[in-house]
Amino acid sequence: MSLPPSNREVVVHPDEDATATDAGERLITALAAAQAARGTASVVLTGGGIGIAMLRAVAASGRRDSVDWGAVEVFWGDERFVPAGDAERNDAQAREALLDALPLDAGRVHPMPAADAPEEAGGGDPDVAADVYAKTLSAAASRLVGDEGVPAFDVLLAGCGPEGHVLSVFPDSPAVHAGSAGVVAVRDCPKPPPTRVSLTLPAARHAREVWLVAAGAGKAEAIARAGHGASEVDVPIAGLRGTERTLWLLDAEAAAQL
Ligand SMILES: O=C(O)[C@H](O)[C@@H](O)[C@H](O)[C@H](O)COP(=O)(O)O
Repeated sequence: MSLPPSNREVVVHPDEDATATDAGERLITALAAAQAARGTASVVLTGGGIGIAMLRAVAASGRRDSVDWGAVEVFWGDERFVPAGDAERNDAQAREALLDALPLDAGRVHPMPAADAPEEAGGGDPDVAADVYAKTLSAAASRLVGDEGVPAFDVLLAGCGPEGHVLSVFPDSPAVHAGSAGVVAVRDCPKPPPTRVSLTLPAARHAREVWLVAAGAGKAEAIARAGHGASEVDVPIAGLRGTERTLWLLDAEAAAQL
C-alpha cells in the first residue's frame, strides 16, 4: 500500500479542453519560474491525447514567449519504439504540436532512441535503447543537478490509462516492479504500439514537480483507486510523486469518483 503523497494537489476543470489549456499555461509559468530561479528549466514530455493537447495549448498561448526556450531541456518520459518520424512516436507528435515552433537548442532536446537508429545508438533493441537513454539522463544529471543518474527535472508530465498506467508503466508489469530509478524496455504493452521505452516510477519521482493530466470518465476509476491508497503495482498512478509537488490536473469526468 503506498501512502498518498502529502504534497499532492488536485485541480478539477469543467472539461478536457479547459484541462489542457490550464496545463499548458501552468507549464509556461513553471518553466519561467525555474529559469528565474536557476537559469535553466527542464521538462519531461509524455504522449497520449491530452499530453499532446496541452502542448498545443502552449503553442497557442499568448504567454508562450515568457519562457527562454533556448534554455529549456526537453526529455521524454516514455516513447513508442518505432522508426524515427513515425506518427506514432511521442516526440513526432510533440514536434508537430509545439516543439517545431519554438527556438529550442537542439542540443537540449533529448528524444528517446528510435527503432531504426544505428545499433550502437539503441536501434533494433529496446533494452539497448533504454541503456542509451539512461546514459543521456546521467549526463544531464551532472548539468541539471540530480542523483542516481537522473536529473531533478523541473516538471514531469504524465497521462494515465483506464487501468492506471502512467508513462509506459502498466499494472503488475516488469516495469512497475523495477525498483530503481532508470529507463526500461517495455514489451507486449497493452496499449499499442507494443514495444516501448519508459522511465521507471522511481526515476519519475526525481522530478521536482510531477503532474498527472487526465480527462474522461474512462480514467475515473483508476484515479479514484490511486487517490484512495491503491498500491503503485496495482495502479501506477499512485506512484507518481514529485520531490516538491504532485499535481493532478483533471476534468470533472476523470475526477468524478475521487
Ligand atoms: O505513450 C503513451 O501512450 C503515453 O505516454 C501514455 O502513458 C498516455 O499518456 C496515456 O495512455 C494517456 O493517453 P490518452 O490521453 O490518449 O488517454
